[in-house]
Amino acid sequence: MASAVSLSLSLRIIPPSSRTSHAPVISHRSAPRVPPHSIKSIRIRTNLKSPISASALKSTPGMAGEKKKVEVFDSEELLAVQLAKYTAELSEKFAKERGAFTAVLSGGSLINSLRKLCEAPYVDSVEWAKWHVFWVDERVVPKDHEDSNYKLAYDGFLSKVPIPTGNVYAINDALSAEGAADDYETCLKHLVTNGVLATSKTSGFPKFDLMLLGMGPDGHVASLFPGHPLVNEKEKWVTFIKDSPKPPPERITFTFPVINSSAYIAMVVNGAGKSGAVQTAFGNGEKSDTLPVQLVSPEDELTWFLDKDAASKL
Ligand SMILES: O=C(O)[C@H](O)[C@@H](O)[C@H](O)[C@H](O)COP(=O)(O)O
Repeated sequence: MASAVSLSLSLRIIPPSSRTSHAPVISHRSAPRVPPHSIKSIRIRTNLKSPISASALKSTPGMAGEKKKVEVFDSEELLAVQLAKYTAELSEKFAKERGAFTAVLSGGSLINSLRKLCEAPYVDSVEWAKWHVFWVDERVVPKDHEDSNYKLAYDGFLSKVPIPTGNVYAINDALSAEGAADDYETCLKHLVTNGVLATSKTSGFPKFDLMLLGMGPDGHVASLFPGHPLVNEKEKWVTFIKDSPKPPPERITFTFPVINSSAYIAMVVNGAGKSGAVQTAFGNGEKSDTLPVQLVSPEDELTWFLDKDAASKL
């Protein structure tokens, strides 16, 4: 993996005690002062001539503060390599610690970026039998429909690794949007009762081990869109939308209390079309209303995986 890394830059020295298994020691160049509620570390895995400057990262309103890391890659290929390593290491950690690994997928380009997990060494070394797979959002369409996030994930990832079928929690596509959201929430409650799914001691909401999220060019995550009232949902675990600005219009989605009760979140963003939202997310854009992505704040750690185009405005 790291063979392609030509530069590692840390904005802040991470004390050994706070390093996690998936945060290898990184070399440190000048350590500019950064505000306490800013990014923990940034690694640039790239040949970029102009690495991200400290000033670009000064303010991160509403984000995960000390628990936030940013990795910038010269190519989507390098990003995919590191994302597989990161995911496999968390899978190992949680399989060892709690005998299960609860992984949440989004739709979109994320699935393609998971492709390295289907290759050596991970296809053989990961304890796939311990995986339980969920969707942060799903379109209310049949599971064999082109718009189905289940179909996308099945074709690009799940059909290529030996996760037990019973551990893959797709929506009930025979129900209405409202019914499917209720049904999915009930399913999660059963999994909390039988211990597959942990509970956050802080929030009381389910605590997924890892959420692998994409972001839209408008800064949406899951099916939580800018300016939509669902962004403010505080009680429900899973809700529904019938007027999604991104087609198709009917979807179910996890709410922010559930998203932010997760242990780890990987925010995986590629392409210049998202550079504006990334810039805003890092507090460097024009003043505007808070984007949904700015509200993402998991309990343990948020890691951004950006390709250089997505990071181009930082
Ligand atoms: O069902 C969906 O539409 C997704 O879950 C959605 O939240 C997606 O992750 C982002 O829109 C990013 O999608 P892209 O990576 O394809 O732009």
